Amino acid sequence: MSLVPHNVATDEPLIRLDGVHKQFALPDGRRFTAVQPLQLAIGRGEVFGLIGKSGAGKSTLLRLINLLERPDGGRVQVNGRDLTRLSRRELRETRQSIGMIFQQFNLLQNATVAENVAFPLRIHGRHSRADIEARVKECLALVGLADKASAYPAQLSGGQKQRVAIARALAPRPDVLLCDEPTSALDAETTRALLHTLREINERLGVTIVIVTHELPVVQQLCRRVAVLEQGALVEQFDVDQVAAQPRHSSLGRELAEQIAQRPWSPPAPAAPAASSAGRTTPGADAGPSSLSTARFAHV
Ligand SMILES: Nc1ncnc2c1ncn2[C@@H]1O[C@H](COP(=O)(O)OP(=O)(O)OP(=O)(O)O)[C@@H](O)[C@H]1O
Repeated sequence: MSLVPHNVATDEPLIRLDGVHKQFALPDGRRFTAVQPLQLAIGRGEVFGLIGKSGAGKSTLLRLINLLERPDGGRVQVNGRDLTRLSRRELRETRQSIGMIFQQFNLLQNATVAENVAFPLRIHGRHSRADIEARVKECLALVGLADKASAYPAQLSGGQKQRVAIARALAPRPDVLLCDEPTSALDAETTRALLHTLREINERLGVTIVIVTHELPVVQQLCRRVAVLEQGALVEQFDVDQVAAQPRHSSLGRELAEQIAQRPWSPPAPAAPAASSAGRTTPGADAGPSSLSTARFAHV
């Protein structure tokens, strides 16, 4: 499903935040600024990373994009529509085009894998049973879990659970996938395989990815562009392959440039033959340099 209105030029950013800001109330009655007024534009088909120290406001900023957090002011535009002006029904409709995955997967524990993936289609209520079945199958195949449709989340590994979450997020055919530290709970090998899958989803389906991360491999393997947040402010943005091209004014930007210089990453070898049912679910995903780890930024 695409919600691109006909009057929106395709070179318009898919996501545009204008003067968006957010405070939270503290228990003592004071207010805490989690996100300071900022501008952000993310193009169609981009893989965009949000990085910053703990508490910098990354998750809050991500959640402002689909209005899981409502901004105190400013505009949140996705596909040319200002989400802050939509009715509840319109917002529900528009959210079909914005998928989201979380660090802790957030699966329905008492539902099978297939039921989890079908869930966003069922609650939307506009899909026939046959359509739902076909989409569940398609999405599970996409993440390499075609043979796990009848399993329950408790029977899956962490990486497989996150794949189910990805399949569920993709079921409504979103234009954007918001990812809140999707690999933080996973080991290095599983992280690498999952990043490979996310990259394929971006390249094959053209889904725009916005990802909050603390991990260098996520930035190196996946992101084309990153924004650095400090105390709720967006302090700089750059293309990852240009990180060392000019002096960085954030400590994280400098650290990223150093780390990338020390650990250059090259893409994995071409896809190996098909996956087994045991959880190595993405063809070729385990190929690649053994030096890759889930290294975190030192100052985060
Ligand atoms: N619902 C809330 N109520 C009060 N304060 C909040 C709320 N949500 C977030 N905060 C505060 O806002 C700040 C930014 O939080 P956020 O989770 O966006 O940071 P983050 O950069 O994602 O951090 P981390 O990397 O540790 O997850 C933090 O100081 C956090 O404690």
